[in-house]
Formats: sequence, structure tokens, C-alpha cells
Amino acid sequence: MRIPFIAGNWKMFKTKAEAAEFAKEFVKLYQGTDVRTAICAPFTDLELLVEAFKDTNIGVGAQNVHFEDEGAFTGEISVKMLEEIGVDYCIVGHSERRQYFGETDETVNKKLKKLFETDIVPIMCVGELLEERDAGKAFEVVGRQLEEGLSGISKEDASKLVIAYEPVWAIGTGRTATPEQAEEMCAFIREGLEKLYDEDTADSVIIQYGGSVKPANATEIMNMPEIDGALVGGASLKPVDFMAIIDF
Ligand SMILES: O=C(CO)COP(=O)(O)O
Repeated sequence: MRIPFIAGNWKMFKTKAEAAEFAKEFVKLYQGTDVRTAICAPFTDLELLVEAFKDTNIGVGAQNVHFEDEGAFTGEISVKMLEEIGVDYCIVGHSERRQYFGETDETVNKKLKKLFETDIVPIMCVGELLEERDAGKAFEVVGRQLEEGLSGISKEDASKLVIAYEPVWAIGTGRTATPEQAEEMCAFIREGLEKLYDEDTADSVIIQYGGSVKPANATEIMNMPEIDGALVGGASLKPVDFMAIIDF
């Protein structure tokens, strides 16, 4: 049985003061809830959130990490730095990192391997562009991202993974994939995991959908059998909206 996991991705939103305000309100709203959740925040908010959520089950995640242990990589953050702060998750391969910051399947693979040396759980993002979907290549693209991203990763590690299917055309556009489209791709991802590993491994991976998830559409998405959770952008910025999604 996979426990639903709904994570927020704040992207480049919220100063420390704004994060503290969110945390205060969200901790109250979340009390007594058993859906697994986490907030993936900018690096500058992480320490504050770990402290604010320490007596709760609310996890904290980073949105990126470098794959080397340390070195001359101006502007980058290492896995050890995240570990020291006490983060639980790290997003890897978000489409915005792939589009604007040169993330490739190869760097995704290196980052996953580095994270698997620790207890930080990677949230690996995959998803096709609109032109790829329109050209009938969505499954080919996501299949390749999965295969190359997971190259050389053991089944023990893969079974701990969270995968977020985020069709790029549905991110921040208000245009959600239909629950059937999301389900079809999440099922394809699970089949892919079974081919790469085995049925048990595929069964244990949490597969989230991301892309314009809102309180109004969370229920129908979460009711799909192969969708185990959501990665929520814009609607995770307000405690009440994010809580309404968690309460789907
Ligand atoms: O990219 C996303 C989460 O990682 C989705 O963002 P939106 O929910 O704002 O569409």
C-alpha cells in the first residue's frame, strides 16, 4: 500500500519572513492529518522550515543539488550541506531546471546517485513538452528520461524514489492534463520501472502528478489508481489552498 504524498514546490517564491508566516499557519491547519506532505523551498528558507516543522510530520525538501561532493562550483549547493540542515527530500530534474539551467538526463542521473548516498529522498521529475505531446512522442520522451535518469541505480535505491510526472504544457498554465492523461502516463512510468527492475520495486515507487493541481481538481487526480500524490506549484503558496489539496 502506497501512502499518498502531496508535496509543494515553492519555486523562487517566499523570503524567510514569508516562509515563517506560512509555516505558522500551515502547522495549525495540518494538525491531525495523516497524508504525507512536504514543502520544497528555496535554499534560504530550508533551515527555518526544518525548525518550524520539527514537532510535526511535515517534511522539507530542496529544489536542486549539485552532484559533486564539493569544489569550485560557484552558486551550487552540495548534498552534505542539505544533509546538515536536515532536509528530507530534494527535487531533481524539474522541467524548469531542464529548460533554463541545462539540466540533462545525465546530470539528473548523477544527482540521484549522490542523493542515494544519503537518506535524502529524491523527487525525480519527468515530463514532455507540448510539441512532443502533439508529435505523439510523449511516451518516448518520458521513457527515455526514466531510463537514462535511472541508469546504474540499484533496485534497492530505486524503490525509495518519488517520481513526479509533470507535463511541461500543464505547468503554471492552468491547463491540467486530464485525469486520464495523467493516469495513462503514470501507469506507463510504473510499467517502465517494472521493466527496468521488477514488480515489487515498481509497486513501491510513489508516482506524483504535477501541473496546475488546485483544490478544485485534486480529488479527481488523486482518485486515479496509479497516481499516488501531487507536486504542487502555485497552489502550495497559500496554506489554505495547499491544505485543501492535502485534504482531497
Ligand atoms: O511545476 C510544478 C510543480 O513542480 C507545477 O506547478 P503549478 O502547480 O504552478 O502548475
